[in-house]
Amino acid sequence: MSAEKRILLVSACALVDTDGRVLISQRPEGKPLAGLWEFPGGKVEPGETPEETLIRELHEELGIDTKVACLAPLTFASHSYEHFHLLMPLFVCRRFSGVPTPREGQALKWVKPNRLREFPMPPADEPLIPFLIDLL
Ligand SMILES: Nc1nc2c([nH]c(=O)n2[C@H]2C[C@H](O)[C@@H](COP(=O)(O)OP(=O)(O)OP(=O)(O)O)O2)c(=O)[nH]1
Repeated sequence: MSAEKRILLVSACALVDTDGRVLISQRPEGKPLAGLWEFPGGKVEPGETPEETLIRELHEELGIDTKVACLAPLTFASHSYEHFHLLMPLFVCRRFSGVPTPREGQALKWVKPNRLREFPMPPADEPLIPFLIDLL
């Protein structure tokens, strides 16, 4: 029964550049959902707020730094996968220091929101795209 699935809290971020493009990252081989394009982020660890998770993950995955005041909540994904139910707040971040660089072997792309559908994304992400199109 779906009620027995645990909720997995993952925090994700749409980094936006000065041309209104959003950064997506390709999940590496060997991971679940490999090859799909996603928003940078990761699981919220015990004791972390979703904002703290993003600050940590953006540094670890992309080598950039930001702060809580630069993370604006936009919307969230709520999606049932086979073994868990994903709850994923999506923040928007326009202010960060450093140049996003793949630190975990992942491919990165800056994409206009109205072109995001050209890149296969996890099913949880598809309903998020219209929010980015409206915003940007
Ligand atoms: N970061 C991120 N994760 C997403 C998105 N969409 C989506 O369904 N997910 C899922 C994939 C994973 O099941 C989970 C994120 O977990 P993660 O990236 O921290 O962990 P992972 O599966 O790569 O495994 P690990 O690194 O913890 O070992 O959320 C998205 O846009 N960004």
